[in-house]
Amino acid sequence: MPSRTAASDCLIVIFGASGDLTKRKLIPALYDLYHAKLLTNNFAVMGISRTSYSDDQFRDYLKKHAKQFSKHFDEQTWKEFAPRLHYHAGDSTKSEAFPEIKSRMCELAAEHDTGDNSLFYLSVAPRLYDSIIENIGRHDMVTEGRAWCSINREQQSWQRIIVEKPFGRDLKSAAHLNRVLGRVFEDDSVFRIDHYLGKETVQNLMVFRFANAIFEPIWNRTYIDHVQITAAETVGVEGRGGYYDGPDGGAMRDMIQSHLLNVMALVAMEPPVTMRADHIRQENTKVLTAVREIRPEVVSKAAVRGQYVAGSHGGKPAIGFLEEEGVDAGSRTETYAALQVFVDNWRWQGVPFYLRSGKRLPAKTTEIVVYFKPTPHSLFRGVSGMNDLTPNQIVINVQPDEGIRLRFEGKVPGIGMKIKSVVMDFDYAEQFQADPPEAYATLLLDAMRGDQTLYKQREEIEQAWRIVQPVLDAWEANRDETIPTYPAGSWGPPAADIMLARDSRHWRIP
Ligand SMILES: NC(=O)C1=CN([C@@H]2O[C@H](COP(=O)(O)OP(=O)(O)OC[C@H]3O[C@@H](n4cnc5c(N)ncnc54)[C@H](OP(=O)(O)O)[C@@H]3O)[C@@H](O)[C@H]2O)C=CC1
Ligand SMILES: O=C1O[C@H](COP(=O)(O)O)[C@@H](O)[C@H](O)[C@H]1O
Repeated sequence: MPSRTAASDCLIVIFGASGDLTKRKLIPALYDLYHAKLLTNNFAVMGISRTSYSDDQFRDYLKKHAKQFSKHFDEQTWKEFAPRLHYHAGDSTKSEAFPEIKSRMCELAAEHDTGDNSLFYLSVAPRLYDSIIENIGRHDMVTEGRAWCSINREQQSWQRIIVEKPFGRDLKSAAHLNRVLGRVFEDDSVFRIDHYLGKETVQNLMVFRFANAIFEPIWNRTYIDHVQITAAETVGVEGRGGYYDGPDGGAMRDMIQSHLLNVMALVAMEPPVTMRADHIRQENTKVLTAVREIRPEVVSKAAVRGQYVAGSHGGKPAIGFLEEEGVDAGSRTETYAALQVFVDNWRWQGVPFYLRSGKRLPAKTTEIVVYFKPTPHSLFRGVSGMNDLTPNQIVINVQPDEGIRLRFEGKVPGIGMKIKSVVMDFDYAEQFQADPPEAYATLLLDAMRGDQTLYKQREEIEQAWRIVQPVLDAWEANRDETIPTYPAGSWGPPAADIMLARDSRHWRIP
């Protein structure tokens, strides 16, 4: 697990600098790192996109958003931070643009004394990835050790790349992207981001499991009945209708293939040999590789999709997905997906993992719920006033209200025997008197430090696609079928409840 030491000197080159991710996440995260004194003095950002901005216009535009998206914004710190932000207008899919990009990078490297270390960030639509990566390679910008801006320093230089999700749109395109990256970058310079892995409580999962002696002995098929992982959002597609309704969108690709399977891997992994990135990533890959193939004949039982129709949100009417801007009037894109998977290994044989994610659900919450098996024998059955005992649960709240809650049975005070479920509560904010850092700040710092622990390995990504591919294929083959719907503000389509009811289980209402 990375300790949060300062970043190395470097120039961060963001392709897609005028876009949504840059203004809402990347720059506020870099500002937060600067504010926390976790960046060196020798760092700078060069933003690239086609929109025309001067450096000053770019800084003013980003400042507005940093005020909104950073919890630590203050004028004085921004004043010191802003001169490190630069902008270059150009079309990075065109090879002709690169000699200028390269010479501007060298000027900035000299001005801010960053050496030849460069961190490229692909914050553009995935269809642009190939040409940008090829241009970086073609223009000899990855030298791994050799100085390419002729800045003579004692230390070896590095060039790394962060690739945003979605990482491909299926198994074939993910493998293709891995090959394109492999032609230009060594694998230890490729940082495939999944911002869920930068969330504090997701990282705390490993500490919870492997820094405590009491949980690991019961973390297996003997004691655990099933696991539920939910990422519920109240928002709809928020101006991203074009992307979400396009070839890379839909809840199965957008959330389950990436975030939820990665979180599941951390819940199910074996203890790694050490906390080194390669050891942790090996164990994650093993879990995903052990996930049972979802054969075409079981897709209808193991997977559920749905699309929101008009309903309500926060007491106000909310439009349906088909009325959202950028969404095709006859779209079959799923805004909700649920999946049942089994991990075929000794620890987890027969234990279902249920994953679900949806937009326009009643609450914004991400949680992992571990349901334990009932006691082998109930001493209390038949005692007057007693219902069945509720099996124990561990609820890991990833966001918001980060924390861990253990639910167990307790005696209600008073004469006679009455039993009720009670909760033992670890609340992150209360315990540590601190807000967890933003995931992008953690992940950007790790990339600058060269720590890949919280980034995905190529095999993990390809395995995650292998798992969902039969479902995507079946849904694609049945494109003409009407997609089940759910009203905005409800917990998804009835089929999702039926999926669990078939196994005599039900979703936890967060
Ligand atoms: N926004 C989010 O919350 C999240 C986004 N992502 C991923 O991050 C990436 C970026 O997303 P987002 O910021 O939302 O997308 P946007 O559409 O908001 O931004 C895309 C950026 O790409 C630039 N661009 C487009 N064509 C070119 C070109 N030929 N040369 C140079 N720049 C170009 C655009 O600027 P211009 O038109 O000025 O050239 C713009 O800056 C995507 O892969 C997305 O899937 C992942 C998770 C969350
Ligand atoms: O990657 C994505 O994640 C967000 C949800 O992220 P969170 O940190 O707010 O839980 C989701 O809205 C978006 O569609 C998806 O692309």
